[in-house]
Amino acid sequence: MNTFSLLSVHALPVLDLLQYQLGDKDMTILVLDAEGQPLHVRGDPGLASLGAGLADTMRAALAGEYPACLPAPCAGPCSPQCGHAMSGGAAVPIVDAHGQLCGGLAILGACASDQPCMLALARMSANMIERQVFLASAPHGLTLHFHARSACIGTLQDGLASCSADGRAVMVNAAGLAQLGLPRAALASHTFRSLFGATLAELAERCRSAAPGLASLQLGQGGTVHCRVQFWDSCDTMDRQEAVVDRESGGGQASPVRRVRAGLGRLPDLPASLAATALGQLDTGDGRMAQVIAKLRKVAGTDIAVLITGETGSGKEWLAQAIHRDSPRARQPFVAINCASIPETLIESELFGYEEGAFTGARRKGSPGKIALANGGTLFLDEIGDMPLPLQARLLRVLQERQVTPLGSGRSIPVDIALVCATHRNLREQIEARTFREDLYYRINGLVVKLPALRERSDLPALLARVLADEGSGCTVAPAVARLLERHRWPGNLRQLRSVLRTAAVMAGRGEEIRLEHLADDFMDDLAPVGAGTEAASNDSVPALGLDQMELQLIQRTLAAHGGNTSAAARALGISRNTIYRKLGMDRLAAA
Ligand SMILES: Nc1ncnc2c1ncn2[C@@H]1O[C@H](COP(=O)(O)OP(=O)(O)OP(=O)(O)O)[C@@H](O)[C@H]1O
Repeated sequence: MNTFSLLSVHALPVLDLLQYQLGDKDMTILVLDAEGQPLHVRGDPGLASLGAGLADTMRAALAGEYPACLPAPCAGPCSPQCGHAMSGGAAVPIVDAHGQLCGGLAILGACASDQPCMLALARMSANMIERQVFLASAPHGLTLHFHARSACIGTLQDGLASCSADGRAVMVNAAGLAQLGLPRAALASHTFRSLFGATLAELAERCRSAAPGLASLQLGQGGTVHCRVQFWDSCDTMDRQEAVVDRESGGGQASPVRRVRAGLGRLPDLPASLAATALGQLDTGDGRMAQVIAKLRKVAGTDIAVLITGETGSGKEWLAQAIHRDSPRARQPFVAINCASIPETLIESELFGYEEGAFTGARRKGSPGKIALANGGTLFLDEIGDMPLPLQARLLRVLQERQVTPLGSGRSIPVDIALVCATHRNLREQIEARTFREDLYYRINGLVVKLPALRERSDLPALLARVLADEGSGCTVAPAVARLLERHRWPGNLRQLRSVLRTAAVMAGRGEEIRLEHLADDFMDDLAPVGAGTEAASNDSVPALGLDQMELQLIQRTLAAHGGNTSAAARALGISRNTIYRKLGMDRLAAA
């Protein structure tokens, strides 16, 4: 899900709270995007047009020119009793997980005497939204809530840090940076360990053996903080499951870190470079991709449902986001649901919503459900092939009738959505096996596009440049490494490519060339069997000396015995990994 959609979705509950706090005060609340376009308006819709003029105020506020007070939308005494002029309100910026302006929140129509209070309310609300956007954008590893005082954990004051499963890419929110005493720019040169003085495995271990709930960490910069740890279990930004690491949840011998999807990450959103003509930006020179994009352009703005197929990590969600961004619905929400990651028991209420008290544990005010949240915009159903059969029938009804009935409600809500679905499964086979409804299939497959796997694409050099540019590392790839990457099978596709490059860029250092030694060990291990096979084949045609052959065979057998893990094989043979690569010709492969 992109930042725009995240902001739109996560602002809603905060808006409810703010409206409740303002009570019967006659004020208007605006949630704006970074250009000042209104995403949500509570109060006088006529004031929504003021949003555009507030974008500069938000930028100025972000540059440190607080307080950001606004000129009044209407002049005159606010009430005969008060006599104060209606002199304004408060507008504050909202930043994304990287500290970039992504929107703003404005309270308009305040009486002059209320202004300080409005500013405080606006700031607190913006802070709540920012935290939700941060958590929803967190990379695929773990998220820490930390503070020097344990009582502050779980409040708006605690610092948030999130990092990739290998602990190398770290994101920290403003409150966290203040506690670490670091400027945002310094983050790029840190790993989880250098910031928090422990590796992820050590942290997991410490959490298991510490008192339930909180662990403590010695900061790399000095000082101690208490922390609570969250792990990602699913890859859907909206459906993460929290697991407080403690004795209970640590569960047996399995390290919680192992539950993190190792090495493969999901970017929080489409980078700014893809924002303008999003579909065009995905066309980086591969013929098959160009055809996909040309087809999608033809259906842009129509009601034709799009079904995207392709291997995991091949960019299905990014493509769905791009379809949305290039559609007339771009300013409306993009709501993504991963049908595979929501427990079957929750998927119905998540999708269709529920009425107050519809079931035990239902939120007091009920929930509109994600289909209704997508109203006016695009609903992206990822892994549609994993949707349980009974729910397929309900979804079909929604798509036919264009209205949704929340659980426990007799009231239907009309919905106007563009539908994009994705799957890595073969839905026709599923229809044969009676695990997918044929009638639903024909509803969702208005246009079917297949994304090529990364190993089939001819534009790897352009993708390398694009990903490194997006990552902002200023790194380049040495020709030998580029050749090696061209030969890899990339089971994790673009997601794996990004993860490999992100780690390698940190290893190489800002602005440096990525060389072989900067690639992660586990990635090199994955490469080894391919290289071994290639070399073995070439050895058939170029007879080697007997001793060399025996050595080669020994290495290959040891590698096979260790499941292709070069580090383990090197340990068993008492030689270095580099020697293995050299003997197997991996170094020549890279230099070829
Ligand atoms: N065109 C692209 N250019 C560069 N990187 C991309 C591109 N498309 C996707 N990626 C990278 O790959 C990651 C995975 O993309 P995405 O989530 O769209 O894949 P997916 O096919 O939906 O995966 P899954 O099937 O596992 O849900 C993204 O977070 C991003 O890092």
